[in-house]
Amino acid sequence: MTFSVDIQIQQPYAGANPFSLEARFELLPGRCLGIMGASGSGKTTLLHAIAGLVSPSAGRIMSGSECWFDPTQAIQLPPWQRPVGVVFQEGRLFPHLSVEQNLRYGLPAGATGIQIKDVVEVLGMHTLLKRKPSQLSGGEKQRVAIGRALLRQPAVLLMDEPLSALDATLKQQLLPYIRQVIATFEVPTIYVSHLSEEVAAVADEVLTLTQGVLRQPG
Ligand SMILES: Nc1ncnc2c1ncn2[C@@H]1O[C@H](COP(=O)(O)OP(=O)(O)OP(=O)(O)O)[C@@H](O)[C@H]1O
Repeated sequence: MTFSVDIQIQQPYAGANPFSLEARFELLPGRCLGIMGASGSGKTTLLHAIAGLVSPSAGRIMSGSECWFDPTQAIQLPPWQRPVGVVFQEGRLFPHLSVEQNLRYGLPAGATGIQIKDVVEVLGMHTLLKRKPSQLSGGEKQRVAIGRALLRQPAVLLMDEPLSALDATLKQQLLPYIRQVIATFEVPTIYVSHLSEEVAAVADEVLTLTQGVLRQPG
């Protein structure tokens, strides 16, 4: 299913400095779009608009034939109706739950797609399942966070600087897992980072948000 975004966002934060952006791109299953841009250029705002946390002023967001946002048809799905998997800088795991319980938390009842055993396999988490987040390294926490995001059965996976809290060695260890996840589960993925080497290692295509515009050529 193609995931497509063609939106304008104007003044999303009431009372804040003037800020607007426009973004247009299409993303196929199993493909990863890297998004770069200076600090404050709007990368996170764009991800929030896709997740339904920020409201664009115009345009359209489509997941296959399903419309998530189109004000001309009065369509604006709330965040909880958008199947989006999100991975942040810090894993944001529930500290009182084990790894396995954290993973289960993401899994909708009766889900027939991606299963816990699949993400445990691809992300190499067999030995981690009984541990609490406090007993994990930063890289292990991020693997669990990626697994939990996948178990939501997302139509799109949003990764916002997922490696930036890790040191160089851990980054290098995690990158192959991320590539493997995208190849195995074929979820269209948007990967935000300000490091060009990191984006180049993961993404099939890289776009830069410059002066409020992010546009795929053609
Ligand atoms: N909650 C908010 N309230 C007011 N202004 C905000 C809010 N969040 C972001 N902004 C402003 O909107 C603009 C875009 O911010 P955004 O976080 O999307 O940029 P970014 O490219 O992700 O930055 P960074 O790389 O530093 O994370 C910035 O000018 C920022 O100051």
